[in-house]
Amino acid sequence: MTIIAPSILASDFSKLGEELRSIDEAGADWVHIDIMDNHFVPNLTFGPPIVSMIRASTKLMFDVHLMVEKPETLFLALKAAGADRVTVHPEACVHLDRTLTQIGELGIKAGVALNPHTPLSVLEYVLDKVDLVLIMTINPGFGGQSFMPSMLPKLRQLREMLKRHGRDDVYVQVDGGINRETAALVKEAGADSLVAGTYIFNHPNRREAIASLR
Ligand SMILES: O=C(CO)[C@H](O)[C@H](O)COP(=O)(O)O
Ligand SMILES: [Fe+2]
Repeated sequence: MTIIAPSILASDFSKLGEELRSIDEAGADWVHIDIMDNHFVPNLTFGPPIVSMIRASTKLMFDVHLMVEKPETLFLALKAAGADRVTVHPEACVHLDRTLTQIGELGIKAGVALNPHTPLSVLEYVLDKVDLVLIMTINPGFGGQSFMPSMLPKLRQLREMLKRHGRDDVYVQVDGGINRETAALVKEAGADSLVAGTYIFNHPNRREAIASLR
């Protein structure tokens, strides 16, 4: 079954706890948490203290998308805050293999997120260390952007690559511009974990929104 991970970037930050309970009740599978540092991406969100504060609001898995430089400086604090997976961008990691090893040694899951221009080949020698690959379907930094259809062939190629490596168990996640229409396209191309912010949080019925993506 397709995993639906609402991105709280599109939620009302003045009542984060309530927003988390709302998506939990609406049938979400994971909570997608975007951490941005205003260096790796031109936007700034929040850090581990806020993640820790909202941890009590839901038992759903915390899927943390780190859009920061030097991501390794945050791993310990994120683990303590209750993160279940940390997904890093290779564009921000000088030593991606070392970085993924550090996440694994903390006993949390590790993901790799690829910007639209980043080729799949960066995954070739690290696939054994990840449980998720995130194909960005926008340039990271902001919610509410338009889905890039040019990422559909990349998703298909990723599926072939995972098969070749005997890693069909790795989640193929997409993030950016996902709604009812684009969800159908990415699922057909091989995605099985869908992040959606604007579509879910702006929908008059969040349960219906999540069901329509699934
Ligand atoms: O990583 C992200 C942005 O960099 C977010 O997860 C993304 O913005 C999701 O929002 P939307 O569904 O509104 O496009
Ligand atoms: Fe994200």
